[in-house]
Order: sequence, then C-alpha cells, then structure tokens
Amino acid sequence: MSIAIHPAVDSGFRATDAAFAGGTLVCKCASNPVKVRIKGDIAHNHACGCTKCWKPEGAAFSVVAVAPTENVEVLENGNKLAVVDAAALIQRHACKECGVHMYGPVEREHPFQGLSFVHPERFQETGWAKPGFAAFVSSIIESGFDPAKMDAVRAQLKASGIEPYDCLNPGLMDYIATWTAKKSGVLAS
Ligand SMILES: N[C@@H](CCC(=O)N[C@@H](CSCO)C(=O)NCC(=O)O)C(=O)O
Ligand SMILES: [Zn+2]
Ligand SMILES: [Zn+2]
Repeated sequence: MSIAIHPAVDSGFRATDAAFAGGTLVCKCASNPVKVRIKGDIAHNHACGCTKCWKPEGAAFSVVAVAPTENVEVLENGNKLAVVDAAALIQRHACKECGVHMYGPVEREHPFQGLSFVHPERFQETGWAKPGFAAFVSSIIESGFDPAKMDAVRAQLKASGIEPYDCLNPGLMDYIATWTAKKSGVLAS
C-alpha cells in the first residue's frame, strides 16, 4: 500500500509555470481567511519531514519553499496570526483558527536570514515549482511514523522523482557550510 507523502506529491505535480511570479496564500478558514501576498517567485521548494513544518491532514511530509521576507505582505486577517514557537529559528506565523502556517521568517543571524518559509499549496494560484527534493526524511519517525517503513518511504519518494535527504539537499548544506566558514574566517568572504 502506498504511503501518504503529501497530496501535491501523490497526485502528480502541477505543471511548473516558468512565468510564475507569486500570488496569494490563503489559510483554510471558511470565513475571514488569512491572506498573505508573495511578490515574485518562490525558491527551493521541497518536501519536509520535520515535526515543525505544517503538514496537511494525513500527510507524512509538508511541502515548503522560501521567498525573500521583503516580498511577503499580510493582506487580510493578520490579527488571526500567532507565532508557533518564538524560540525557533523559523518564526512560523500560524492561523490561530485553522492552524495553517502562513509564513515563517528567519530574522536572526543565519544563512537563511531574510528568507521566509511558505507552503505553496496554499497559493490560490497554480504554477509554482514542484518540490525538488525531500528534506529531514528520517524526522517523520519523530511524529510517530513506523521506522520499519522508512525504506518504502524513500523508495516512494525516489519513484516520484524526489531525492530523499535526512537533512537538507547538498546544495543548501554547502551554502550553509560556506556561510559558516566565511563567518569564522577559515574562508575568505
Ligand atoms: N528532527 C527535527 C528537525 C527540525 C529541523 O531542523 N527542521 C529544519 C527544516 S524546516 C524546513 O526545511 C529547520 O531548519 N528548522 C528550523 C526551525 O524549525 O526553526 C524535527 O523533526 O523536529
Ligand atoms: Zn485560518
Ligand atoms: Zn521542516
């Protein structure tokens, strides 16, 4: 039996529109939904198995991407937003009524400072890039997923064209390590 990875993965990807230029994220509330505008495209869209990212009902993974925080604007019902964990690196702003995480800026000094994490499935528009890889795959066990099924999860991700990693993908891990090496001075900045 197949595993519920995420609806955007399991039902086949929506076509990527090279001209996608952002749109409006809408939470799940039937009335007075929170709306957040993202100006411009998203980047690094990926499936994430960590316990902190918002996942739709029944999904083992979230689908999450980044956008420059300066391109994020709360349009409507921002009074319904609250930060999930103020101590976390990613300041996830969730709708207090439906629970959807609407945007998560990284504000502290970090390689991702200035970026906000968003869930593209909440765009009312289509055309956003498909998830390019799966991150924090082993972390789904921390949410109660059966460890004995991890081979099957990784095989299913690969069959969907999504390479599984237990942290981030090599490109982002190299980016983080380069930032750290420049900060410590072992690499010239
Ligand atoms: N095993 C932990 C991992 C949590 C974690 O480190 N998550 C990553 C990825 S989130 C999107 O890619 C992270 O950067 N977290 C920072 C934060 O959450 O503030 C678990 O599953 O909880
Ligand atoms: Zn809501
Ligand atoms: Zn995550």
